[in-house]
Formats: sequence, structure tokens, C-alpha cells
Amino acid sequence: MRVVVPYAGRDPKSRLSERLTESERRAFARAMLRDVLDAIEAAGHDPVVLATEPVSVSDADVVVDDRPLTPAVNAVLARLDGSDGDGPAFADVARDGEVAVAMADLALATPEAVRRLADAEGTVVVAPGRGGGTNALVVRHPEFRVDYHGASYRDHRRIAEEVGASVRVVDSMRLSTDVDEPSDLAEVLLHGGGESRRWLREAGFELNIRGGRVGVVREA
Ligand SMILES: Nc1nc2c(ncn2[C@@H]2O[C@H](COP(=O)(O)OP(=O)(O)OP(=O)(O)O)[C@@H](O)[C@H]2O)c(=O)[nH]1
Ligand SMILES: C[C@H](OP(=O)(O)O)C(=O)O
Repeated sequence: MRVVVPYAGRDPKSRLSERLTESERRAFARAMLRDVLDAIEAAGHDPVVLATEPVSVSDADVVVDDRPLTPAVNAVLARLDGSDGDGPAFADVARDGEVAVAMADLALATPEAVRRLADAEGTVVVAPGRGGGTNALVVRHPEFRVDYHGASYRDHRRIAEEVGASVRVVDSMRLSTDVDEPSDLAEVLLHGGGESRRWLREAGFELNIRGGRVGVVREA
């Protein structure tokens, strides 16, 4: 299945700016993107980065679309009813009748988690993110469209209901953990296995285990 991975490379991960400089956030966002692409490929699926500006990644197509997240993803979903876009970029979406969308900040994603998402039945499959977001979707319904930000998990369930889609929710710690805030860095150190964890370790981050929830500290 085609898995679209939205990626905003300019000033990414602004909610991490109290811990990371802008160039560090760019490098860390790239490391997370790499982990997501690796998980998708190892699951036997076909990632395509939907990027706001050109980005070089090995083993994955990149399509540049500088529109905001929601219209950029909806232009891909419109392929499912053949009503938008006639370039070659997402021709396989129309052919297959299905497409997945997985965010580039799912640093804990594994091939198993991606397979569970892709194999779930339902004409709309949703993997909720912490705090009300939507970390991954499979769309097999031609009329479903996204509306990201805010409580998008709730919005996507409502939109799916309105178009008559059958909804399945994937309950997955690995897909629900998007890395947005400093406390999420602890999850990467605890459960990550790829480039993102390596990048944090090399940048001097360690777990801070002092009672209560585990956090992170950075070596001076
Ligand atoms: N193509 C595209 N991807 C986007 C856009 N905005 C965010 N993304 C991607 O969508 C996913 C979720 O993004 P967010 O966590 O909401 O935003 P972020 O820019 O990564 O981080 P913050 O600045 O902290 O909000 C990430 O994979 C982003 O790279 C956009 O305008 N276009
Ligand atoms: C794009 C947005 O991501 P969040 O801001 O929740 O990480 C959402 O999932 O709607």
C-alpha cells in the first residue's frame, strides 16, 4: 500500500525548542522521518514523503507540495474518487483504491505496528495520537477527507461517520506516540530502536529517573 508521510522540514518540531536548537530540530526530525520510512518499508509497504520543500531521502519517493497539511493530504485522498490531480505522483492510489497516511514523527513505529494498521479492516482506519491527534490513517472510502489539528481524532471519526465509512481504531502504543513535546523524548530513549534514539543519545540526552514519570536530561 502507498503510505503518505507528511513532512514539514522548515522549522520543524517547534514544541521542542526549549530543548533543541533549530538546526538540531531539523536533524532530529530527519532522524524520525528515517525511522518511519524504514518501518513502512520493512512492513512491505511503499512510502512517499509529502514534503513542504525538497528533501533527499534514500529508498522513498518525495512529492513536494507547499500547501498546509490538510489540503495537501486531501489532494491525495481525492485520488480515491478520481476527482483531483492527474499527474503521475499518486496514480497508484487511484488504482489500489486505498492509501495510508502516517506522520513523520512516529519515532517508535515498527514494521509490526505498520502491518497492524495496514491489515485492519474498515474503510477508514484510525491510529489516534496522544492529545487528540491522528497519527496514522488508512483510507479506503472515496469521500473521506482529513481535517488535521485540534482534536482531529474526534473530527476524523465524525467525518468518517458522515460519509458512511466503517471505522476501525488501531490501539497501538507505538503509533500513538508522536514526538511533540520534551516529555516525549523519554519515550524515544525508552522504546526507540533506530536513528531517532541514536541521535538523541549522541546529542547527550539521557533518561532522568527520579520518581514520578521518567524524563530526560542533557549532558552539558
Ligand atoms: N506536508 C506537510 N506536512 C506537515 C505540515 N505541517 C506538519 N507536517 C507534518 O505533519 C506531522 C505532524 O506535524 P505536527 O506535529 O503537528 O507539527 P510539527 O511541525 O512537526 O511540530 P510543531 O512545530 O511542534 O507543531 C509531521 O510529520 C510534520 O512534519 C505541512 O504544512 N505540510
Ligand atoms: C497534525 C496534528 O498533529 P498533532 O499536533 O496532534 O501532533 C493532528 O494529528 O491533527
